[in-house]
Formats: sequence, structure tokens, C-alpha cells
Amino acid sequence: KQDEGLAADVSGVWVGWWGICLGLALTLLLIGTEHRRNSREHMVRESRQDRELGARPRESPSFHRHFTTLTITREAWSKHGAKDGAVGTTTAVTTTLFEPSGDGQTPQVVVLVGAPGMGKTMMVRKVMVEWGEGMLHTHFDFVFCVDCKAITLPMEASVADLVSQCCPGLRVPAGKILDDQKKILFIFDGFEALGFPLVQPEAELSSDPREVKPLELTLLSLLKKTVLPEASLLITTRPTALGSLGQCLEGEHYVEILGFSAARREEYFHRYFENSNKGDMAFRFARGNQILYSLCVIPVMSWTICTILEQELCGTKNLLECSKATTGMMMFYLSQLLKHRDRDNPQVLQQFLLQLCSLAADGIWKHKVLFEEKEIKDCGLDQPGLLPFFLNERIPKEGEDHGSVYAFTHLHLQEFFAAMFYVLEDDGEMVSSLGRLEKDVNKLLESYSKSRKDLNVTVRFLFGLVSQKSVEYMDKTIGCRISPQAREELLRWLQGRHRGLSQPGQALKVSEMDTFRFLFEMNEKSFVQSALGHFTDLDLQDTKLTLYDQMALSFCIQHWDGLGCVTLQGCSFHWQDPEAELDASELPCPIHLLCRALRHRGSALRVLRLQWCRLSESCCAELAALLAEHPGLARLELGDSSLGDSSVRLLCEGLRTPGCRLRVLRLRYSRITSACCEDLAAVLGTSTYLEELDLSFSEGLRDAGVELLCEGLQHCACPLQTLRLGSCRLSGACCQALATRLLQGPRLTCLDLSDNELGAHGILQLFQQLRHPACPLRSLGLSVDGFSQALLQEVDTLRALHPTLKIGNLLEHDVPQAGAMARLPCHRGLLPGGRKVLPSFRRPPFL
Ligand SMILES: Nc1ncnc2c1ncn2[C@@H]1O[C@H](COP(=O)(O)OP(=O)(O)OP(=O)(O)O)[C@@H](O)[C@H]1O
Repeated sequence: KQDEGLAADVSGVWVGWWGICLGLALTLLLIGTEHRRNSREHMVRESRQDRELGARPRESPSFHRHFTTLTITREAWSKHGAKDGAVGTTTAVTTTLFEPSGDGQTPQVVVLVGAPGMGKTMMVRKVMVEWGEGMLHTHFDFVFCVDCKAITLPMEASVADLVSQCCPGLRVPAGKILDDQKKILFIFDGFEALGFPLVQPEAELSSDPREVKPLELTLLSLLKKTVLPEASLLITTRPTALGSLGQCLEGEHYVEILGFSAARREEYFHRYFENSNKGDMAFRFARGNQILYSLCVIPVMSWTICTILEQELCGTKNLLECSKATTGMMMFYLSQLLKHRDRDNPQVLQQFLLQLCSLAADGIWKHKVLFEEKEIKDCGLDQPGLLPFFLNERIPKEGEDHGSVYAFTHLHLQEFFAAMFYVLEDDGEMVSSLGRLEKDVNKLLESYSKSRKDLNVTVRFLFGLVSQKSVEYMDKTIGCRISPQAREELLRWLQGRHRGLSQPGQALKVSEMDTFRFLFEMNEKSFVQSALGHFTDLDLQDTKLTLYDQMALSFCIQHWDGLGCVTLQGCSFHWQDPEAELDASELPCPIHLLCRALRHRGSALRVLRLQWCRLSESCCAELAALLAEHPGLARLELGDSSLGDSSVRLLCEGLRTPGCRLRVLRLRYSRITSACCEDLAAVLGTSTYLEELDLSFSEGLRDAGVELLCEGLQHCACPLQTLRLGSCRLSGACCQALATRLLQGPRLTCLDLSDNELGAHGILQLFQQLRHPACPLRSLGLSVDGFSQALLQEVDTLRALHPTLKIGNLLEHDVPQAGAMARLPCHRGLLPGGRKVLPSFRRPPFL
């Protein structure tokens, strides 16, 4: 319903770009010397009037505010085909259209080429506004704009009639205006829509602006310059019509619109949304989804996304709840694309789409984005009423003898149609001329799993298309039938692929991010439950999680009841492009979505591993809230150089709450100092659950920190069994405090002090306590390789007293992945003195 409402709401916008009548059938805009100011003002008003948003004038911003500069290439085309060699890419400001080119010549005829929705009409409007305001193109006194999409034929008129008819109040006779040809610019917008034959005998054409002829001849005379040969022309066209246009023109200059550059995409979003917060939010959303962001190069796609997000923001005020994943946006785009087609015969569209999708899929399998004219014809796609919406004609290079070649406007559009190929209902009558491609979903999925990672986007769209919502939307809004049959195959494939990846006897884990993306595209709770119900672990290591990924992950976690263990070691959580200039202070903490999902009712989470994730303080506050609310969470592993005292203090708040039942807390490789140890000691003193505390490799902890921790250990309720302080740059100074607590903390069975320089005296202090028969310790971590003979003898004595006691290096090496190594406090694991942060693996075995 919402979708329908949205489509109805914005229908006005599409009127503009799909070339349905904007107003007058033929718009001629005119300025004469004596009327210049009045006429210009009038035209500026006209051009600026935002017809696009006519449906909602309240929100209608000025044309200037909306217009975003486009990137163009000059002379990308020539009559004989695409130019060889480098093509200059310029950021277009309209002034450049009629500026002298490299050879110093001012172009008289400019052809503006662009795929549908690339912004040709917008560019024309910009030209008119700028000229009308007297800012640009001031060498023209008269500008006439012909909207080719709205011309109704037949009709007879001379050029002078056209001028007079459109400007009835003009006191200067039209004939007089036309005398000074050089001062006139004619704009033909949407040349491809001219529905008349362009080949006419020269003799039929007019050379006199006052001569009355059928309108098609009058217009053709203007294009072929048999009349007003010194007037300038600006012609916009989709690539499809370039061939026929080239036959009419002489000495033309070609300019191709390439769309929005990266910077302009961001600018467009901010221009679209009046409210800068909303603009930021919407852009962040699009930026966080690589497919959408890439599609935003096409202005109308940017518009599509903004329009949908605007609606979402009205409803939820928060795009994090936006369920419109990529497929949803594409379907909306498609629905608008086909809005004004003839709906009388839906079978024609279904048949056309079947052929189009078959072509797209065939291309995707063969890594092919260009299609020859023959293929298009063989498939029956050469239908003028439909083809130009989907495929753009490219003119071959000089010397190439095959006909024109065609391409989809964007690779992701081809991928979308390729996915549709697998699910579009076929009434059996269609005889595919491609014929070769099998509609076999399993083959697609298997190839993707094995080697064809490039099929990822196609598979993603496939999941999106078979959702219940999509099937209904496509049927109702577009009139095209999708079969949800493939759902079963998709489900079996998802269940099977991770089973294969999990080791026998180990927990069944999901370790591919794309699974979550697929499930998010489908967006069905029950499907997630069926797909993930058998798995217990999630393990994504060293993955860069975009905002889209986080949304997908969080959606799946919320509906994954059996999820017990989450390992996201070395992952990064991006809410925006790291290089973006957007203010990040307003953003929720990077793991907000994850924590929110993990808190869902019925969550079976026991273990959460987030080492090497560079978590900020605000993340620790979120984790504290999670600890407080999630009594099932038993093990939390964090740690890297971003974890400091204030972060640990925040965590301690969560640890002290009655709801927290954490048993194991690992805070390794951190920056913590003795400053936060009082808080940790308080936790040790009060928690009745915490059994293991691991602060290994936290080099700022030092002896003072350990002494403070020992205060907590003395409480008789302290259930701590394992305390790991390996590689914390401790000296013998902390040994007295530790030795005393060895007997007081009745449950402490493992103390790891490996890779610290405790000195013989400190070690002997510990050994002395170990001799006591009541000492519960079973493992003592020490670096024994430098032990003196006397110390070794002590070890033997202790072993005789406690045969099960282990003394030796206990450091556990959860060495981070290659990428995460760079995030260590000191580069490449070396401290300033050359000492290794990560201890050597070459340790002697336990004594
Ligand atoms: N420069 C721009 N600045 C802001 N928005 C733009 C710009 N260009 C295009 N758009 C958006 O894209 C939509 C389509 O643009 P436009 O109608 O100019 O495309 P077109 O190339 O003329 O398409 P068609 O070939 O279908 O006529 C516009 O209605 C507008 O929403």
C-alpha cells in the first residue's frame, strides 16, 4: 500500500523524464531586444517552476536548488562512430556547451547524448534558466525550445508561425526576429521521440522561414539547416537515435552525459532533502550500499532512491528500519520506467521482458555487456515502444563492420534483469531465440559458490525477487508475473553451503557475509528462521561491514533464535565512507545495530568476540547495556589498542548490574592502565559469576594495576578461577600482592604471568605460597627459559608437592589476522625498544 501511495505521490516527476507532455505541445521561448527583460523573467519563472514536484508544491524547491552538475565527455561520438583515442572528461557546467572547442571554433550544432534519465532535459532547462537570467549564452537573443516528445502531427507551419504562435503578445514581428539568425538558438529536446521519417527529398525542405510546410518538414529544415543556416542548435537525444540524427546534421559537436560523479551524488542528496540531517542520513544509507551507490551515477536513479528514502523518513524517521533493500528500489525504478506504457496488452510486456531478461542473463554468464544488433533483432527486442527504456544503442567504431551495439544503462540493471530471467513466469509460448540458456537456478547457485563470485549481485536480486512482497508488487504495479518457485531451491542451497563449510564435529557456523545480504534482500522472517535455524555460530573475521551489511546482519540476527556464538574478530563497522566529511558526532555507535539485534527476545547468545574491531568508548557503553540485559551472555572477548581506561570503566558498569552473568572477560592487547583497575577490582569483589579475567598484552597495566586488582581478589565471594596477566610488563614488585591473594582467593586455579620480567625474588615469593597445601593454584604461567639453577630446583620441589601443578608459558596466541596486525599498538608488533609485543611462539614446553 505504501508503495502504491508513493508511486501515486510522485507520478508528476516521471511525467518529466519519460517525455510525456510537460505542457504545451511545442514550447517556444523567445526574447527580443525590446522585450528581453520581461521575456527572460517570464522564461526563468517557467523553467524554474519545478514541474517535477508539481504533485506536492509545498515541498517544491527551486530548480536551482535541485540542479546538480553533471559530468560530460566532449566529442565522445562522431557521425562515423565513437572517436578513437582519449576522450576528454569534463565536469559540465552548461556554459561549456557552446564554448570554443580545441580548434578554436565555437560549435554551432551541439548534440547532447545520454541514456534515459541521465539528465538531458534537466540540462536543457538549466541552459534556459542561465540564459534567461542573463548569466550565460548571452550571445543569443532568442532561444526556442522544442519538446520533441510532445509534438502532435500533422500540422502545417512556417518557422515564423511557430515563433508567433508561441509568443502571441510579441510586438516585434516574428519575421524581424528571424532576420538575425546568428542570435538564435533552437533546442530540440528528446530528438529520439520525433516520430517522422528523417529522410526527405532535399527539394521538399524549406529555405524560407516564412514558408508554410508540414511541421515535420519545417523541423527537418531547421535540423538540416536549409532554413536559418546560421542559427545554433542544441539537440538532446538518447543514444538509440544517434545513427539517424547523424544523417541529418553537418559539423555537429557531440557531448555525452555520464551522470553524477562521486562528489555530485552526495551533493544531489543534500540538495534533494531540505533538512540537512535527513540528507546526511539518506546519503549515508545509499553510500553504505555499494550497488545503490553505484547506480546513483544515473540521476534518475538518485532521484528514485531519494524519493523512496524520503517516504521512509516520513514514516519511521529512521532509515535503520528501512526494509527497502536494493531489490525494492530496483522494482520501484522499473515500475516508474514503465508507468506510461500501453497497459492494454500485458502479454506484450511479459514477452518483451522474457526476451530482455534472457539476453541479460546470457550476457552475465558470458561476461558480456554489449549486444549486437543482430542479437537484439533475433530476440525480437527491436520494439521501438519498449527497447529505448532498457537498452542504449552504441555506434560502432570506425572500421567495425557489424551494426550498432546495445548495452544496458548500467551493469547492475543488467544483473537485475538477469535475476528476473530465473523467476519470470513463462507461459510456455515463448520460443527463446537465444535458446541456449537454461533456466536453472541450481546451476546459477552452484557456479556462484564454486568460482563465479561475479554472480553475487544477480543472486542477491534473485533472493529479493522471490519474496512475497516482490511477487505481489511486480504483479500489481508492473503487471509482470514472478514465480516464487525458486524459493525452495534457494533455501536448500543456503542450508547446504554452510554445512559444507563447517568442520565435522564442530558447531555449525555461518561464515559468509553474503548469506546475510541474500536473506536481507528477501526480508522475510520465516525464511531467515528456516535458513539459519540449524546453525549456532556466526563467524565473520576481518570483514569490512558497510552500513548495508550491518543492517543485513542485524536483520538476520534478530530472527536467528539458535545463535549462540558471534565472532566478528577484526571486523570494521562503517556507518559512512571513512573519507566522508559528514559530521560523525551525531551517529549512533558503530556497533549499535549489532547490539540491538543481539538483545532480541529469545536470543541464545553465549559468546561474543569483538577483538581487533577498534571499538570506541560509545561501543563499550552499548556493550555494557547488552551485558546488563542479556543474562545468557557468558563470554565477552574484546581488545586492541583502542580499548582504554574509560572504555573499561563503562564496561564495568554493565558488569556490576544484577542482570549480568558474564563468566569470561577477555580484554587483551588493550591500552588500559592502573587507572581503571579499581573499577575492575570492584567487579571482582561483587560479581558472583566472573570466572576468568584476561588482561594479557595490556602493557600499561603494570605492577600498580595488579596490586589494585588484588584488592578485588581478596573478597571471599570472588569466583575468579583464572587471571591472565601475561606480557603486561610486570616486575617483581607486584608479586607480594599476588602471592598473598593466592591463598585468599580460594578459587584461583590459574594465574598467568608469562612473558613478564618478575625476577628471581618475585618468583620465589610466589613459589613460597605455592608450597602451602591449601593453595588452589593448578597452573602458573611463567617464562621459564631464563630460570637459574636455583629456581629450577624450586620448580622440582613444587612438582613433588603438587604433581598436577603446571608451570610454564601459558600465553594463548590468538594472533590476529594479517589485516588486524596493523591495528596493534605498535607497528608490526614491535615496541620502541625492539621488544616484541607478541611473544615468540618458540616457547619451551611446560616444565
Ligand atoms: N542535473 C540534475 N540535477 C538534479 N536532478 C537531475 C539532474 N539531471 C536529472 N535529474 C533527475 O533525473 C530525472 C530525469 O532527468 P531528465 O528528464 O533530464 O532525463 P533525460 O536524460 O531527459 O531522460 P529521457 O531520455 O528519458 O528523456 C529528473 O527528473 C531529475 O529528477
